[in-house]
Amino acid sequence: MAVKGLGQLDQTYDGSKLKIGIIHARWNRVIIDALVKGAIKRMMSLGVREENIIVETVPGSFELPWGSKRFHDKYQDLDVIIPIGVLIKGSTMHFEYISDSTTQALMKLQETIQIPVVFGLLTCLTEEQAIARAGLDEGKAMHNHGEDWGAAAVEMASKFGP
Ligand SMILES: O=Nc1c(NC[C@H](O)[C@H](O)[C@H](O)CO)[nH]c(=O)[nH]c1=O
Repeated sequence: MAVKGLGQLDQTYDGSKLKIGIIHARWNRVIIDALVKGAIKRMMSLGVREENIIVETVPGSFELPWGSKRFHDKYQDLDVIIPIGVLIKGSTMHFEYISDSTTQALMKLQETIQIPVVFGLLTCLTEEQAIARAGLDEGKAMHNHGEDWGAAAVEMASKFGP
């Protein structure tokens, strides 16, 4: 039995009328791409149409809050936004400053744009942690957190969307 992640949702959702924005950083791209794929796969399994999933990118995680704000300004009819980034701790404090500032900004962004913002930022101490959370650790846990973010997006947009 899968013990990690969000698991089954609390009810059945019809995602067919939802318009969902994914904005992702391009740092650690192999991991990012797996997370984005997982989110899209789970959202489509909940009825979201592929043509209603808009994908945009920014250079790095630090650009996610502003990029998400402008993304919402550009696509006024989004029901929810999933910013996705992968931060991996290096030998400096860069990781801590980006992780905290970006997290706080994404949380506050919901009040500004008045639609749910799903927290799709992986803040990992090692590359192995990031690989595992993108479901890329062959033969091990293989739990892709992107799938949880896709499910959370459908639930939040359905229950608490604009
Ligand atoms: O440094 N590590 C990372 C990183 N740095 C770049 C930063 O987000 C930003 O793009 C630049 O500072 C320019 O503003 N961005 C990530 O998404 N993951 C990392 O692991």
